[in-house]
Amino acid sequence: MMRMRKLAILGASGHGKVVADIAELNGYDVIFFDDAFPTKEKVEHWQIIGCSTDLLNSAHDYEICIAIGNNLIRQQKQVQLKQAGGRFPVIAHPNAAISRYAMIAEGAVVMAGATINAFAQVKCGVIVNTCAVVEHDCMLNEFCHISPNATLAGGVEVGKCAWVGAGAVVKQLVSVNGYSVIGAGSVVINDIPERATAVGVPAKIKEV
Ligand SMILES: CC(=O)SCCNC(=O)CCNC(=O)[C@H](O)C(C)(C)COP(=O)(O)OP(=O)(O)OC[C@H]1O[C@@H](n2cnc3c(N)ncnc32)[C@H](O)[C@@H]1OP(=O)(O)O
Repeated sequence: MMRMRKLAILGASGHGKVVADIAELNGYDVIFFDDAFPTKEKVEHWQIIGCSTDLLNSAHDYEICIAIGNNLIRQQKQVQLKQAGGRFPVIAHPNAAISRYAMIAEGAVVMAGATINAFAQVKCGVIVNTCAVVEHDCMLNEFCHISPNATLAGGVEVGKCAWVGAGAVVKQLVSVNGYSVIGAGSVVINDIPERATAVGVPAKIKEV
């Protein structure tokens, strides 16, 4: 009998549950780690078997996915666990449409219905959430998050740890720079500087 691969998911959140579902569809046996352990020992029917320190001490034993929505924390945990010997597969829903010419790096997750078109590059730890569209030649830098139903037109660049909100649209060739946030439903037609929050149609920088 073929042995199932074990995926350790760090973060027993809603996002973690979606990752678990997709991992199982890809043939993984799933277990969770969360810092609420031992107070919390289960998420739905899945077992939580330790906290992030426990995972750090057993990083060699599993393939790992960091299911933490906060981009900075996801980055910090992935870097730590990688130094401890962790391996981070790409977790992609079977119903995501990923071009054979797209590049997807370790630790990235791609949810159901997402499209990643030819020559897009998705760097490590990126989340391409449900039904997001990442058009040709986009560049998604490390640990950014493209929320459900967001649309990035051709050649868009999203900076490290940036967050594009649900249903937002980014015009072709525009850059959303590192650590910035695009509000849900916004339409971005000009470059957004680092660490800015932009909301509305068209998106304007907002002090929040
Ligand atoms: C599977 C998943 O669930 S993935 C998660 C998907 N979630 C999202 O996409 C959410 C994205 N987040 C947002 O859109 C948030 O509203 C943010 C980050 C832009 C701002 O959040 P906060 O910092 O809490 O700001 P807050 O709610 O206080 O609003 C500040 C101002 O911005 C406005 N604003 C906030 N979000 C938006 C938006 N998306 N579009 C237009 N205006 C907005 C508010 O009306 C308010 O305006 P005012 O100062 O004139 O009253």
